[in-house]
Amino acid sequence: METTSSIKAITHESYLDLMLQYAFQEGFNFAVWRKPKSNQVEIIIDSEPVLRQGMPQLKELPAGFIAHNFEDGTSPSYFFLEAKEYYSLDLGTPVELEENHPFVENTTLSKTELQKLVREGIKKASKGLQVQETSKEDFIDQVQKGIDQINGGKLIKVVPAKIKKQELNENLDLSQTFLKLCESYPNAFINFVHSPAFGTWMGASPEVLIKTEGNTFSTMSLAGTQKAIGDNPLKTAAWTQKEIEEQALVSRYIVNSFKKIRLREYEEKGPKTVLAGNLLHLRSDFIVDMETTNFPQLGSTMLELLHPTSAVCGMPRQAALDFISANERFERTLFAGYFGPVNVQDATSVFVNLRTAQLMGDHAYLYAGAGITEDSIAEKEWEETEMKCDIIGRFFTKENK
Ligand SMILES: C=C(O[C@H]1C=CC=C(C(=O)O)[C@@H]1O)C(=O)O
Repeated sequence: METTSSIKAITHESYLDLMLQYAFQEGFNFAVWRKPKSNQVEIIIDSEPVLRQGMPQLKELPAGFIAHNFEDGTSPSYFFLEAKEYYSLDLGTPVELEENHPFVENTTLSKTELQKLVREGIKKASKGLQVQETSKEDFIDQVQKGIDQINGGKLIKVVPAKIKKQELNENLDLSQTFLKLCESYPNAFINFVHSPAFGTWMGASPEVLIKTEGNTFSTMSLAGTQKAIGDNPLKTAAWTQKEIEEQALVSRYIVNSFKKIRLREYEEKGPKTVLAGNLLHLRSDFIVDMETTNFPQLGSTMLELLHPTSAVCGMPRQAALDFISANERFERTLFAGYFGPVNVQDATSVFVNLRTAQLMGDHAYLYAGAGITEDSIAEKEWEETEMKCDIIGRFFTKENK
């Protein structure tokens, strides 16, 4: 006799609620994301520990989600959630859930019960983690030191960062927040990741580190920031020499990486003005045909050469890294690291983890950095990091705007 399971139509929010209930009740790791300009929310759930040793070889990895800290510890390692379970959800059509779907538990929790479960799960995953807000004085002092070192010839560019602590709305609904981020930032990589190994993060990244799809490889240089003002900011924005130079340095860094591996055939488009939330940046795109250039492993090679780019670290890279570890009073962990789906639906999209919040206990910790060049003004750089924090922070406030 044929058995058919009945199908229930539910909202996208209810689907994400069921997923959260499933993952937090079972104590699983998960990554939920929506790629830029896409209508698909994708989900990976993995029940295993996720820390792997060595450098990631993207082509050899199974389908999954990679997450790499800004800096390696004593030896190279990365987090990898294998796609033991993979689901996708089209935001343009209603969801139909079969009765025997893994997310369908015997008892569906009420919103209040779910929020309690999620809060407890997040608290547990951040146990032992200590994160402290950066004071304005500290940040300004760092920027000033950066400018001094640039003037002294030790550095060309450096990207100091800060942490801003913000109380979470006690009724914060993370399914709703994720969907609101998708709606508000169509050009961003919307992400929500959770594991006892790295905690809980939610964000809207504007920056691709590397992307491979079929034989096409691409990367971008993104830098320079100003507030989007007026009716048509993409057309009317004017850039100063400081910002043009700041972005050109990132492009030069990418071109130098191509040179290191003797890759001469690439297409460079831009720079053009792009919108990320209510901020504008300058962006150039670099595209390579991996087949005609005979670089089938270009994704892994460039990951190693590019990270951390001068959009999040500085130039020269080692001197900027040394500056950051000597002057920044916190570990960046996943902030300004890279993360994204690998070999999922035959594509790999790795983003820089920017415009992000680490959720811990009753607070969100917002991370933001600013590119410093010789023409920087410390107070302005502080304001820039405030605007960057607000892109994600305003979704977690008491009012949950
Ligand atoms: C370091 C960040 O942004 C980078 C990406 C775009 C523009 C940037 C800037 O104008 O400084 C940064 O290089 C951040 O958002 O925390």
